[in-house]
Amino acid sequence: MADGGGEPDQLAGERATAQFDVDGMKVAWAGSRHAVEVADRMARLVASDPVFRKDTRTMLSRKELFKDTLKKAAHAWKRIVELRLTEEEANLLRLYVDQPGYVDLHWGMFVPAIKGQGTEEQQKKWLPMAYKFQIIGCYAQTELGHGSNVQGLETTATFDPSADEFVMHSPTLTSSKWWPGGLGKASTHAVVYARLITEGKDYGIHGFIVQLRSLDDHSPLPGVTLGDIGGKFGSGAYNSMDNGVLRFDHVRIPRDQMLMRLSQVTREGKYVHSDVPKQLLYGTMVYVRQTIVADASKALSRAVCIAVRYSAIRKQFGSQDGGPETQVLNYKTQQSRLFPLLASAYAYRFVGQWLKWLYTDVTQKLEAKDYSTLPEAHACTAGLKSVTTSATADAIEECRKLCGGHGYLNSSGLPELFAVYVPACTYEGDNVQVARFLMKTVAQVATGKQPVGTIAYMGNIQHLMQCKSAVNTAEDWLNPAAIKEVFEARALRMAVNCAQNISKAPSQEEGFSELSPDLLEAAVAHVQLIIVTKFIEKLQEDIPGPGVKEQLQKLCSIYALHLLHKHLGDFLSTGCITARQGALANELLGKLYAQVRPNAVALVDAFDYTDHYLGSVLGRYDGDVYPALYEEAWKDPLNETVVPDGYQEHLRPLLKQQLKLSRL
Ligand SMILES: CCCCCCCCCCCCCCCCCCCCCC(=O)SCCNC(=O)CCNC(=O)[C@H](O)C(C)(C)COP(=O)(O)OP(=O)(O)OC[C@H]1O[C@@H](n2cnc3c(N)ncnc32)[C@H](O)[C@@H]1OP(=O)(O)O
Ligand SMILES: Cc1cc2nc3c(=O)[nH]c(=O)nc-3n(C[C@H](O)[C@H](O)[C@H](O)COP(=O)(O)OP(=O)(O)OC[C@H]3O[C@@H](n4cnc5c(N)ncnc54)[C@H](O)[C@@H]3O)c2cc1C
Repeated sequence: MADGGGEPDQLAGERATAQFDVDGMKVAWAGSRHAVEVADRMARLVASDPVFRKDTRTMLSRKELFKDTLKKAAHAWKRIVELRLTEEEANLLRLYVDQPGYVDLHWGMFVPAIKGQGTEEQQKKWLPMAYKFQIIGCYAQTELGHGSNVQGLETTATFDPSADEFVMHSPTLTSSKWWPGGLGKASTHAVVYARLITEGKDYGIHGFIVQLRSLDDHSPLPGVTLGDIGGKFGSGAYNSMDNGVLRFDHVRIPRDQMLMRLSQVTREGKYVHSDVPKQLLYGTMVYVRQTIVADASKALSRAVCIAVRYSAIRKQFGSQDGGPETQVLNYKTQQSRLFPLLASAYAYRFVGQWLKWLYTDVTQKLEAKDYSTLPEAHACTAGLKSVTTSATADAIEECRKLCGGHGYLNSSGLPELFAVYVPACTYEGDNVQVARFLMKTVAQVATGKQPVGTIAYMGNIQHLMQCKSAVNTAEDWLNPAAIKEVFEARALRMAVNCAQNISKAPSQEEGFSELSPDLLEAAVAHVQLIIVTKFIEKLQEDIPGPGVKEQLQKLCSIYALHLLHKHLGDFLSTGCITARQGALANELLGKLYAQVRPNAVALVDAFDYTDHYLGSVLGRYDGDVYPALYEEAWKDPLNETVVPDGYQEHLRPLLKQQLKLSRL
């Protein structure tokens, strides 16, 4: 999809060497032909609308940026209503607008919290208003003093039976809500997480719908203190979001604004817990974590698209006899740093698609009161969220380095992409909850219970604890079964080692605490196995289009083998492979990079990104990088005047003084 102007396509030669059908790859990437068509339509709609321009975003002040975000959000909503867009289309429109704002928390957390934790009656009351934007909501959980430790939150909701109301209060400075997106300036309402106190007893954290601002003039309601928490990392970037602070001074809300699907407080103040597991309180986080995994592939593929296209354009050094200079993409080092990231973008895309399926499946089961798959869904979403976000943040920075000096310019798009992406590593938790789940599974396997789903491989414990890889030549690593076996063996052996060491500790809790770094590594091994497995399973599907499956097979091998190379210590120390087999994997990687090289530009074209969405002069579809870089520089506010502001006050006196000194 090109919208880069009428320049000759400098990447045409690269595109001509592709050995596969790019349209077929677009379908594999998007998930279906329909998904390609909708994404294409929404991307063009956004790119052609002047309100959605973002090329000067990094030069705006915080206030201007925030106002611009309000404008874009209101305009997006207007277009959604006018064009009667479906939910799928609206989500894509939001993606391509590419500017974080209050709408993300409204749709991504406020609405899902009410859906997941509200009773039918509460949903009927609040959701229609939220769907029409008659109210704007956010998700107010984290406080100044506690983020990861949700049970440590201090805000209180004390039931007053005489008035049939809860009293919301912030008893300490550290109980101030701190970070919620959309809270600072935009939201009229919030789902607030607070300690429920009734009949003098603290029942722990529960969700409450609280109105914060007047629906007439947007001023904070009595007893409510509200504000923005201040500027954040990077120019532009996440500063479009009004992450906020909130304090309550004995603010009263009706009893029926406690979200009561999980537990209720009766008119008399009795606390009643229903048969729904209490962990459903964390359900909104499970939902949003699966969207964050899907977003990882989007951010990573953008960075990779920029770096691949620019590496094909950029030339440095030439042959000794004065022949043409070398495209930096032809350097083996560039390939060995870039192609694993290209492969990771595809890997995260497919695991994200699978995770969406898993989430939908769990949701359907929950509706039928089947809670059996909830722990696995929690472990998968938390684990995949943690692993994919940190790898993606590292990868964006790597892509910036791969673009040399020009990658450091805002106009490359990479600094802002990094700054806007990097909080994804922090929000929604950076801990890998999957470790506890793994330890439980190991214990269950020891009692003969057969695990299912993503941990089914642990049931094959007899084989996996003692197997030796049969790989004998580099090409043997092309066999998915060979790869799967060593990833399974590594993950299982690391988990079993942890379990054995924990059992030697004085108590399980002490063991967990002492071994937490090892547990984290075991969790990462398990999550990487899931990503590798889902990529392999994707390749077992019917994938139409000449050459498409073959390219994906190469990318799958690259993804798995680069992980093997990177974590060779794990594979060797657990005895899953020999040093020679590790060397063979590396040998094959080099061959695979050479095979991917002629397809690299076409593989990033398959992401189907407009120049508007990429927002990068280096990643332009037409490859016409240098005129664009040159032109972009002149747009900087510093270039509005030839002689800079400040010359008269600060430069001229200095220069004149130097002149006087030199005459002495
Ligand atoms: C323009 C118009 C357009 C309209 C169009 C539409 C446009 C639409 C656009 C919208 C697109 C959307 C975009 C979104 C953007 C995202 C932005 C994100 C912003 C970020 C939001 C946030 O940042 S929001 C705060 C997140 N804050 C955390 O993330 C805390 C982490 N902290 C933990 O997560 C703790 O760690 C934790 C587990 C609580 C400890 O819980 P705890 O104290 O109870 O402790 P334990 O660990 O003991 O857990 C006890 C047992 O519960 C088990 N369990 C734990 N959690 C479980 C769970 N979830 N499900 C099941 N089971 C669970 C566990 O496995 C144990 O199980 P067992 O007992 O069997 O072992
Ligand atoms: C941009 C952004 C947007 C956000 N949006 C929202 C929002 O809309 N709503 C909302 O409620 N919150 C929001 N948050 C808050 C976010 O969810 C928290 O920042 C996050 O959960 C981490 O909590 P924390 O900041 O308290 O870090 P801490 O928990 O203090 O973590 C600090 C360090 O300690 C480590 N650590 C903590 N506990 C443990 C442990 N048990 N074992 C080992 N290490 C540990 C962490 O890994 C980390 O390295 C947002 C945050 C950001 C940055």
